[in-house]
Amino acid sequence: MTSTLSKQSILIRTFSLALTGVSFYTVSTSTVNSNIPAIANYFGTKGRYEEVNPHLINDIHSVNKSLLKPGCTDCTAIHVTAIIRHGTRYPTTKNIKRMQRLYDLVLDKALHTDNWLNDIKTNWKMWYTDDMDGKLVEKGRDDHRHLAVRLANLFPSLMSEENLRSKRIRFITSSKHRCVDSVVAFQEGLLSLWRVAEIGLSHTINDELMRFFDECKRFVEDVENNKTALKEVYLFKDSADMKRVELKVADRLQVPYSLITTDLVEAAFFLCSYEFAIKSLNSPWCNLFDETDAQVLEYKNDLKQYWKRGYGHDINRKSSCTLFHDLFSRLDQTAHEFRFGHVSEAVTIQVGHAETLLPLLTLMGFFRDESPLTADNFDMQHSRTFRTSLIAPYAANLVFVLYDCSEGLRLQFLLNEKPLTFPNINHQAPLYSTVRENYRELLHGCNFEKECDLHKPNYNYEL
Ligand SMILES: O=P(O)(O)O[C@H]1[C@H](OP(=O)(O)O)[C@@H](OP(=O)(O)O)[C@H](O)[C@@H](O)[C@H]1OP(=O)(O)O
Repeated sequence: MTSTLSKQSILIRTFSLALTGVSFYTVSTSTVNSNIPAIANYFGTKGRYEEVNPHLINDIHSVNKSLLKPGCTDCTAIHVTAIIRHGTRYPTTKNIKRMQRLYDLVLDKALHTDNWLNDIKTNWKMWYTDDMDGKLVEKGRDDHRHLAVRLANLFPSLMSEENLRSKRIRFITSSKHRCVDSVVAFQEGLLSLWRVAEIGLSHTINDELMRFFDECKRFVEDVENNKTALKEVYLFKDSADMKRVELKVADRLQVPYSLITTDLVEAAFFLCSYEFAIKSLNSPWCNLFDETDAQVLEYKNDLKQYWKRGYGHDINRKSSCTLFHDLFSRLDQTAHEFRFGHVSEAVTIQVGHAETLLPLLTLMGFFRDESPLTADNFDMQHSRTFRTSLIAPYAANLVFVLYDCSEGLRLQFLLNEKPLTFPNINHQAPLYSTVRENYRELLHGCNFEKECDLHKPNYNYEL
């Protein structure tokens, strides 16, 4: 069922993001065998974590401690907050239904002249069922188990058995099953590392923090339930670029073009991504796309994320004010306690969604492109920084590390285990006071109640 091509030539793709305020964020992906679809770097929020950290393919526990050097002498990490997306999950019911429609169409209409198409028609079976609806899969549990082990290896003095036993590591999650199951898997990862059978670990469900988007009325009314909010996505679905992909897919399936819709094309792209993410298969569905097609579909997903969770609408980012304040009040608290010799919370693990991480990143000014992502500027957005394939795959994580250094407290930010500089600050781990100064306006404002209340005017905070 998997593609039978032998080892293929090394494909090296390097994405260099010249980001405003971001000094360095590069991902090199080396694909050395045919088990990885050639388009695996374009799956957006349905991407595998290993694609942003390809060294994990050979060693899932490997960490690069040298990346952590805050660039100053005598630094000791005193606190870590990690905000993590749940691990690999099943498709949502909406997309399973689309996949079923596509599969029925292929069985019914496609002429099987190519081997891979024959493979779909005779060997591949539709195994996704509606009840799977976004639930965490075993690979998703592993994503979190392995991430836990890597973070514990990166911060051994903080993520320690002793701190776990003495409840200095706190776990908070969204109420969604895939997030709760992820946090449990994360804890399993820690226990297995220390070979501890039972400590009686717990977690707190907090949707106000981790699913703030549901509770922000202005977001729900102006974006979530407002079709015009995603107008750029709909326009792109009708664009010439998308039509070209539809034509190519119809041609490859040998079905009349009139039977192919954007939703069906997307369903095929999702099938390729889910078979890979869940089962590590380079499925025959992947043959429907070349790299150019995948870039178009990646952009379509990025448009959705940009207008629903990113810079597209101001309320997207502001809906995360509570999470932003929660982070900084914990850092403040740690700074305060540290002065008196005892930090009560060494590590905070918070598990949520792509729609938790992206608004916060946006609020904090990361991945802001000069021009907005729109339906008609795909051609000029090839080197955009807002690229969810790189930012928010399954198990994506934002890690904030507070250090005690000889010059004072410093804060380092890691995205997906790689350092990223804060916008407007040219230092790997600036003084914590500098970071606070950078976010002064947000720290003194960014009031969830005011921003999300439909009857109050909202305010504009720019970095
Ligand atoms: O397109 P689907 O149905 O998969 O969209 C999901 C969201 O997935 P994403 O767009 O981020 O790939 C899902 O986010 P996740 O981080 O929990 O995976 C979100 O919670 C869910 O509600 C779906 O959003 P929808 O667009 O409202 O259907």
